[in-house]
Amino acid sequence: MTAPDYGRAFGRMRRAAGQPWRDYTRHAFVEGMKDGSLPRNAFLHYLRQDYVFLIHFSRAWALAVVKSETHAEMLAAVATVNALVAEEMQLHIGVCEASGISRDELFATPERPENLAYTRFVLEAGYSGDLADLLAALAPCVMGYGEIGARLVVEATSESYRGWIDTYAGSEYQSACKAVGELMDQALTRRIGADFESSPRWERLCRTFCTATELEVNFWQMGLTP
Ligand SMILES: Cc1ncc(CN)c(N)n1
Repeated sequence: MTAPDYGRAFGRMRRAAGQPWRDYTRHAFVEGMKDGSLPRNAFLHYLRQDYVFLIHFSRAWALAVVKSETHAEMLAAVATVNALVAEEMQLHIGVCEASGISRDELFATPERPENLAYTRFVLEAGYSGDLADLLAALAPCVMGYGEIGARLVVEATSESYRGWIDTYAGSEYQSACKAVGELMDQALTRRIGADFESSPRWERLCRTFCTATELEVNFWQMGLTP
């Protein structure tokens, strides 16, 4: 199955990331959701950590509003903050409530170091850089799950994790991935130039993207060790 098209900058950074991208999108945790072999307690542990992750990740997208230079950039960043807080986190709240974990318990989940390392890396990329640096750190999260969802909705052989798969394969999440891909292309063109892959900044942006990808791999691994 060919991966969805989320724009030029993302496609090039994904290719440059190489094996870590494959390790992320084909991790044992992902394959366990595909065939239903992932233990439920590992999934719930992951989901609780991911709720905490999304709180900090929403803050990083709010920073993208701060780092915007045009109204169009602000609109795209605001839409993503809203999609995270108003839509994606509802999956976590709903699944946890159905499993007897209250909202208060969910919110009070102690943060694992793998989680902390990832979100603070993304925030730091934004604090110390411009919107292009921040988007390079944000993109693996947004588009990686889009790619995983699009594959698993076709390949899953079990119904156990259908709710999770449908959230990321669904049209709302897929549209968000495309919108972020367009934002990346426009933000890089505006700040670096149309030929952004030839600029001296390109290698560093790819390194940021690759580090965020490796932190995604660590996050799945953390999910397997409740
Ligand atoms: C760790 C992680 N990475 C990505 C996503 C998808 N927004 C997420 N919910 N959590």
